[in-house]
Amino acid sequence: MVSLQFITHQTERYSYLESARMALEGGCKWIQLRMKEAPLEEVEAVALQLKPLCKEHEAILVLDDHVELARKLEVDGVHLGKKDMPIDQARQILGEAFIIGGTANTFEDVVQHYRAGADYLGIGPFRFTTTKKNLSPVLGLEGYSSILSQMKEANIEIPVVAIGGITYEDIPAILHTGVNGIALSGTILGADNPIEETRRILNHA
Ligand SMILES: Cc1ncc(COP(=O)(O)OP(=O)(O)O)c(N)n1
Ligand SMILES: Cc1ncsc1CCOP(=O)(O)O
Ligand SMILES: [Mg+2]
Repeated sequence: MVSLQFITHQTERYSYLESARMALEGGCKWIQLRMKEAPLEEVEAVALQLKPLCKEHEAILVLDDHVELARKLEVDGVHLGKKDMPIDQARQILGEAFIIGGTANTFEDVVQHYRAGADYLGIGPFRFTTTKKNLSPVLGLEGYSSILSQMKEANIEIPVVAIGGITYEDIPAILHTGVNGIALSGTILGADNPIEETRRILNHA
């Protein structure tokens, strides 16, 4: 089964919570609550509803950006990028029991997050996507192959998920570069039936 992290998103059809609920119903075991433009109280309100749902489905819940809220609500972890709290600082606050993910676009980012004690990396974007503003340079398959081979050479072992504009058809080639999993939003939410699409992705050879 493909290791899949679903990134929540609000669309014309679905709320953040509904988006996560569909991914969970489709069998996804790892949800990232990402509510980019929302005030903290709103993130908290959705997280409070999502936490028991994730528990029911035996799924991991990480929050995008919000370290203090993750601690307060005792979710499983956080995902942090360049503009967020540094990973070593988040580790001080959260301790070892929380999962901390970091965003990387270059091998230098990987080294930095690895040294800071990240548990996994979201490396991307694979290609252009409208789900995130101010995208870093697109990596394509070559970008992943290059970063992963540099990691191997440097003996850096840390799980990697690929992210950004990934479609169902891209999955085999992306996994072939050596990444451990994928993070998706638009390809699931844009499908006619997001629950079925999640199932289809998870059962990808
Ligand atoms: C799995 C994963 N990878 C990368 C990101 C991007 O995080 P960040 O760079 O902090 O950008 P925002 O998501 O906060 O806009 C992610 N969220 N998840
Ligand atoms: C959060 C994030 N970080 C890099 S691309 C991206 C969005 C991923 O969503 P999609 O699968 O819709 O491109
Ligand atoms: Mg962030």
